[in-house]
Amino acid sequence: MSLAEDLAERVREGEIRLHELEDHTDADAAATARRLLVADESGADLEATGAYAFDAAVAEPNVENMVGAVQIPLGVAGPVTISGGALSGDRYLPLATTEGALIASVNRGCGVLDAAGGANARVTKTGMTRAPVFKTDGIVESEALAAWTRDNADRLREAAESTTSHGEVTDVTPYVVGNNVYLRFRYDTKDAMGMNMATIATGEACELIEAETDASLVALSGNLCTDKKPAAINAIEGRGRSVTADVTIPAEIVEDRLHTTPGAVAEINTRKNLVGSAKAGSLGFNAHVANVVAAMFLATGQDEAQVVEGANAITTAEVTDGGDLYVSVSIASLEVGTVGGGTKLPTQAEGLEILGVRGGGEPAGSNADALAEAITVGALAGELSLLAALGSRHLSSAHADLGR
Ligand SMILES: CC(C)(COP(=O)([O-])OP(=O)([O-])OC[C@H]1O[C@@H](n2cnc3c(N)ncnc32)[C@H](O)[C@@H]1OP(=O)([O-])[O-])[C@@H](O)C(=O)NCCC(=O)NCCSC(=O)C[C@@](C)(O)CC(=O)[O-]
Ligand SMILES: NC(=O)C1=CN([C@@H]2O[C@H](COP(=O)(O)OP(=O)(O)OC[C@H]3O[C@@H](n4cnc5c(N)ncnc54)[C@H](OP(=O)(O)O)[C@@H]3O)[C@@H](O)[C@H]2O)C=CC1
Repeated sequence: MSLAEDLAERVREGEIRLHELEDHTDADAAATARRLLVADESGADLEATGAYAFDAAVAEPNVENMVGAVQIPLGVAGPVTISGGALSGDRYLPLATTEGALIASVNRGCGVLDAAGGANARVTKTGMTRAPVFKTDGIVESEALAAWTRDNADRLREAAESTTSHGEVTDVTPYVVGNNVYLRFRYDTKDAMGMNMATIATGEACELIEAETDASLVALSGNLCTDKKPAAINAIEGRGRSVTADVTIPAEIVEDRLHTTPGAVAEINTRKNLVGSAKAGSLGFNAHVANVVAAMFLATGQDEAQVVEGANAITTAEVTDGGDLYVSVSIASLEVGTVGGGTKLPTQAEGLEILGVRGGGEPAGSNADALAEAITVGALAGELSLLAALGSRHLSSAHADLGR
């Protein structure tokens, strides 16, 4: 009997708990034992799941009860020329996806951006948020807590920043609803996406509030943050990075390479992305920004649940006075990091290396800004290509040819 079989047997007999296997062997053998158990009980063949290309120990901070890894095909679009505030030059964009035709589309968009001289990109606002909820005795105490927060901003900042050498509190805004007070802390988290950093720092500030006021903390996250849920506050106020990419494309390039006209792209954008989205009550006034955000998040080790916020994007398109096509994509809440979370995993770190943004930037925060700009330029390429495919009526044929 192999070590893994022996461990699997001990789990079956109740001697060891499934999540304690790493206490008895190394991380790879523990994953093997778990695979044996799951394969046995489900009848699934987990050979492919077990054929992963890194030491399981590397993933210990990222996953519990590990049995293996899911492999998602990785492709590249580009290279595309980016003139950003933090990222300048030609870059291949790494995209992990199972949607055929997506990378072809982004690739076509990148080619068009390049033919137009490249895309501009800028981060216009930065700040990861955490909003604990406090319970008070009523509006008199709620107002007093809001006032205390404003009067003690420096002490709150000092408490929060005592937990991190990188994070900086940039704002604490109180929101009052009856006997509930939500304090929306905003942090500059530099190159980290910052959710752990902001949560730990806010926890420290909450201890000060409870020690000094009558309010009691109900939950460290009161959903006004808002993390991993669709929310207007993120679309309006921003969360993570607010980023815009834009380009002006000469009319002949639109006609030659996208088989449509600037006027048709602008009209589709208005009727589909603006009016259609408004009628649907959507927060996303775009065509498929989530496609590029999700594929680049997977490729670079971002928290995939935050694609929800990454879809808070508005695409604009208009015909210029000279008859050319101006297109922009503004993502309000793109939550990205180049340190921490899944960014250290080997293939994800390579994804960051393709963009030249692995690890901490110099100055701190510049690598995460650069990643945000690259993703937004990818989204711009994708919007352009899909809007054009709708204009030339190529969407269904493209997916019939490439996506099945
Ligand atoms: C498929 C194309 C690009 C063909 O477009 P085309 O212009 O007919 O193709 P082409 O053969 O002339 O090639 C043009 C360029 O496309 C790229 N390209 C072309 N083929 C490939 C390939 N195999 N691999 C990589 N790149 C490819 C490549 O850049 C190429 O330039 P080249 O390098 O040859 O000079 C076009 O029809 C297209 O972009 N269609 C739109 C597809 C799309 O955007 N799908 C996105 C997903 S749809 C979805 O998920 C969301 C949705 C639709 O439900 C949201 C909504 O409601 O709107
Ligand atoms: N806790 C929660 O509620 C939630 C957690 N998550 C998870 O949180 C993780 C991401 O949290 P995050 O805080 O980004 O990452 P980590 O928890 O991995 O922490 C990253 C740390 O890296 C250090 N660091 C080193 N160099 C830099 C640099 N250049 N810029 C910024 N920080 C640097 C900082 O340490 P120091 O602070 O000491 O300076 C920072 O706190 C993901 O795994 C995500 O899935 C997601 C949603 C909610």
